[in-house]
Amino acid sequence: MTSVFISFEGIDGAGKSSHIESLADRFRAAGRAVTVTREPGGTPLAEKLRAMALNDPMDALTEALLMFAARRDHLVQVIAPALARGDVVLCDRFTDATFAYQGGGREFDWNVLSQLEQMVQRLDIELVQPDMTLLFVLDPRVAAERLAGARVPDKFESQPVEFFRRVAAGYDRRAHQHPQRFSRIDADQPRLEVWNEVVRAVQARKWLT
Ligand SMILES: Nc1ncnc2c1ncn2[C@@H]1O[C@H](COP(=O)(O)OP(=O)(O)OP(=O)(O)O)[C@@H](O)[C@H]1O
Ligand SMILES: Cc1cn([C@H]2C[C@H](O)[C@@H](COP(=O)(O)O)O2)c(=O)[nH]c1=O
Repeated sequence: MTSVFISFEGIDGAGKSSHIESLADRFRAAGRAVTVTREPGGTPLAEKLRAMALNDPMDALTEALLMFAARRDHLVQVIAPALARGDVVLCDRFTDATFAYQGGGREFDWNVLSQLEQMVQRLDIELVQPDMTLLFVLDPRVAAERLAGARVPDKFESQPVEFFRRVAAGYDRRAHQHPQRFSRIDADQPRLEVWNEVVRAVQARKWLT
């Protein structure tokens, strides 16, 4: 079977996580082997790097380097082997999050991030990228309301709405740079309608009927 690599992106609280397991179940019901994973994280080493990046104060370059170090380990240990097996890989965030959060939110140099992307995601001669990125779009104020009281906020979730406006602008910039890869999901709808949009986006690529 041909592998499929789908990433899920959006500002914190946009509602993407609720749909990843449901999509995994749809693919499994269609007979596909599915690897569900997340970034930063997905391997023991990358989960340790996640704990530092999400909790410890640090400058933007340090943060970006931790994200890319975690990504390299995750790519080599989990994503590349799963794609080689022909799995469907569903990943809760990938490199677009680095451009959005460190590039947009932290206003770190976009060109340096592009250089790191080229270095970290190259395996043999191929640059590994998702086949499709589902971008959950929600106003940062609504996302903050949804998150309020839902869980103890980490370093990113504690940022002000202005930070998330820059993150959203970072995602928009990435989506303009990769229009074929991105599918925008209107996350400001009841959960079932968001889910229906997710399924339609995947069906449009002919990966599900
Ligand atoms: N369509 C929806 N309408 C209202 N509330 C929602 C909707 N989808 C999710 N939520 C709620 O919003 C909160 C955030 O959802 P969720 O954790 O799925 O977001 P997320 O995008 O994965 O966030 P993060 O990236 O920070 O983990 C949760 O409390 C969830 O129950
Ligand atoms: C991959 C990646 C993630 N982040 C941020 C985005 C979120 O605030 C957290 C991850 O938490 P989630 O509940 O699992 O979504 O990390 C980032 O800043 N840069 C990245 O590359």
